[in-house]
Amino acid sequence: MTISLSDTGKRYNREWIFRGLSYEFTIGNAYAITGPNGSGKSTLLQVLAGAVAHSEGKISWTNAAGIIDPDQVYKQLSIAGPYLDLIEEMTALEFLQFHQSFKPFLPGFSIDDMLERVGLQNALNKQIRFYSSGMKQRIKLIQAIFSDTTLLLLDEPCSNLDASGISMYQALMEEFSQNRLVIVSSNDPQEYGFCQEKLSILDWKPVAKKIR
Ligand SMILES: Nc1ncnc2c1ncn2[C@@H]1O[C@H](COP(=O)(O)OP(=O)(O)OP(=O)(O)O)[C@@H](O)[C@H]1O
Repeated sequence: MTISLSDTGKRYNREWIFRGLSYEFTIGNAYAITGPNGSGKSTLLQVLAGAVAHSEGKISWTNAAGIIDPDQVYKQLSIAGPYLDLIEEMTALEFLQFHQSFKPFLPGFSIDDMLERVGLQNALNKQIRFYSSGMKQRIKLIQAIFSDTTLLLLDEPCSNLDASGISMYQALMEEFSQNRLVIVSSNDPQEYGFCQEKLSILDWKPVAKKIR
């Protein structure tokens, strides 16, 4: 998978969030998108997911079979972010089984294995609404990381995690970021330390440039 951006820009109303971004994200690499609060990291991540439309320039997704139809990109990716909710009426087991029914997990891993990797093996039959914020974040992470997808997008992956949760995340990334295209939106080196490439969204932010 390669994501190619050519002079790509995104604006909300009169404000350019980023502009003139030409870049290639390629499989086998992990990228960090950094920048201060409100600078547009999440917006760029969602443009890369095909979930938010860009405003100018081009974006394309390519795999070994050729160009991927933008409407089909979602099938190749998994994402964890603060704006993506869990189904809180379900137990963790029900939620992960439901997810698996339309997006399979990596072969060879059961839901028990996945929950064990983040220390939730004893909470699999508890409704997610009774989970703590850190427990919910662990479910979001395993849902994304264990999905059998090429493109893995993580927005603030260690939100609400304690030190042991952060260690678990780092160990998971060590193991499951190989042979994938991983993009992390974050300001925290603990979340993106494993990334080979680091981009600052500020490099593509027009200063005081408004649409006329
Ligand atoms: N749907 C939207 N409509 C209008 N403006 C939006 C929308 N989504 C985001 N914005 C604006 O775009 C800018 C960038 O927001 P974004 O959430 O991408 O930043 P961020 O760098 O991820 O921030 P943080 O580090 O706080 O999570 C902000 O000014 C935000 O208010």
